[in-house]
This record gives sequence, structure tokens and C-alpha cells, in this order.
Amino acid sequence: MSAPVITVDGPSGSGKGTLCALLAKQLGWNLLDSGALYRLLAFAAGNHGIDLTNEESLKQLAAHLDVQFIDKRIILEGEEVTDAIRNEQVGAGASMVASLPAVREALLQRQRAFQEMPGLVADGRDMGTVVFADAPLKIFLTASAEERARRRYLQLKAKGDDVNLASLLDEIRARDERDTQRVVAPLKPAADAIVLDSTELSIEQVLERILSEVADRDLAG
Ligand SMILES: Nc1ncnc2c1ncn2[C@@H]1O[C@H](COP(=O)(O)OP(=O)(O)OP(=O)(O)O)[C@@H](O)[C@H]1O
Ligand SMILES: Nc1ccn([C@H]2C[C@H](O)[C@@H](COP(=O)(O)O)O2)c(=O)n1
Repeated sequence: MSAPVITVDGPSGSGKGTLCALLAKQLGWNLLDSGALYRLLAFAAGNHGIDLTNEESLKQLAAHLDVQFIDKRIILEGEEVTDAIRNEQVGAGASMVASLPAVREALLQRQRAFQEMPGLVADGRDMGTVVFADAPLKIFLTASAEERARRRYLQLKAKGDDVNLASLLDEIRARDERDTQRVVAPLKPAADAIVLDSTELSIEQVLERILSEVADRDLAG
């Protein structure tokens, strides 16, 4: 029997990462942050001087990406990059490499390898539509672009970054456009996904709603 999977897809800043971490902890399940793989690839490409449009070189790099996830730390080619990959510049680079079909194909098996007992919570853009298309529970988490920019602003400000709300909103809109309009595995809800708009919901309310869907399906054993 294969491990059950809960997929959580949605646009940048909708709260997927926060929610998936809480959900995985509550259920005692594994967690896949698939966006981190695309971020790591964009970051590694920078280290190796590879252009973010060079599909063949990026495909090779993706296939051999030397990365370790140790608790909450991420080690790339022997160097800790946990915080270094979490900025809008790397996010935009990730969105660019993610539009290349050969890159997505090269990262597919690496993502599916996370499906282990007792279960997996998978965070991304194409978890429910492509990577785990048979998942028994699929969530598409969204929120207005303005609210997502506001959340990102507060998040980066709390880290001490010098941020501008209008620029963040522009970046979020540009990323939405690229992620939804690409030819391969565009960001969209799976046909059988539950669409949750969190614009007016707290993180706790979103978590509660999803846990009730988990209980309805008897997924947690
Ligand atoms: N429902 C919510 N209400 C208020 N703030 C929220 C809510 N959900 C998430 N946040 C906050 O919004 C910020 C962005 O959330 P998070 O990083 O989880 O988004 P994300 O969808 O994973 O983004 P990305 O895809 O870019 O990684 C965080 O600071 C988080 O605490
Ligand atoms: N399954 C995924 C996950 C991520 N991406 C791309 C698109 C995003 O803009 C970028 C960074 O993701 P984030 O860390 O912000 O969730 O990576 C994708 O195409 N497919």
C-alpha cells in the first residue's frame, strides 16, 4: 500500500508553506517543499554561472543536484543555504527555471521519492495536477494578490529586510503570470481539488478546515 498524500498547491504567499508545516507536524507525516527544489536549482545555477534560460545545462544540473534536507536545514553542495534561497530574487529565478519542461521532468522522481509512510504533505504548484495526481486530498490555497503582498511585506519586514509593498505586489503579479501561463504544469487547481480562499481566514482557520477534510476521508488512521 502506498503512503497517502495531501497536496497543497497555490500562488506565492497564499500560506502553503506555513500550512503544510503545521499539517505535517500535526499528522506526524513527511513534508515536501517542492518550491525549495526549484529555488535550489536557480541558486545553484547562479553558483555555476549557468543562464536561467539554458534548458540543457539546467536539466543536467537538476538531475545531479547535490542537496540534503536535514531537519529544517537545507545543504546545497556542502553549503547551508536555508535562508539564502528565501528571497524574492531567488523566487523569481525559481519561477523562470520551473517554466522549462526538461527541468520539471528531471525533478519529478526526486519529488515522488518523498512519498513514504505514514504519509506526505506536498506543497507546490503542480502537486495535485501532475506529481501526485492520485492524491486522496487536494487543496488549492489562494488569496488576493494584495493580501499576499501584504503578508510577504510583514514577513520580510520582521526579518529586517528593506521592503516596499508596491514592488512586492508587482513581483507577486509577475510570478503569478509566469506560473499560471507556462506551457508545462501551469499553476491551476486540479479538477478534484478543494479551492480555499484564505484572504479573510487566519492560519488556524485554514488548518482547521483541512483537518476536517482529513477526518472526513479517514486519512490519518
Ligand atoms: N491565513 C493567513 N493569514 C495571515 N497571514 C498568513 C496566512 N497564511 C500565511 N500567512 C503568512 O503569510 C506569509 C507567507 O506565507 P507562506 O510562506 O506560507 O506562503 P507560501 O504560499 O508558502 O509562499 P511561497 O509559495 O512563495 O513559498 C508568512 O509570513 C505567513 O505567516
Ligand atoms: N511544484 C512547484 C513548486 C514551485 N514551482 C516554481 C514556481 C514558483 O514561483 C517557484 C518558487 O516556489 P515557492 O518556493 O515560492 O513555493 O518555483 C513550480 O513551478 N512548481
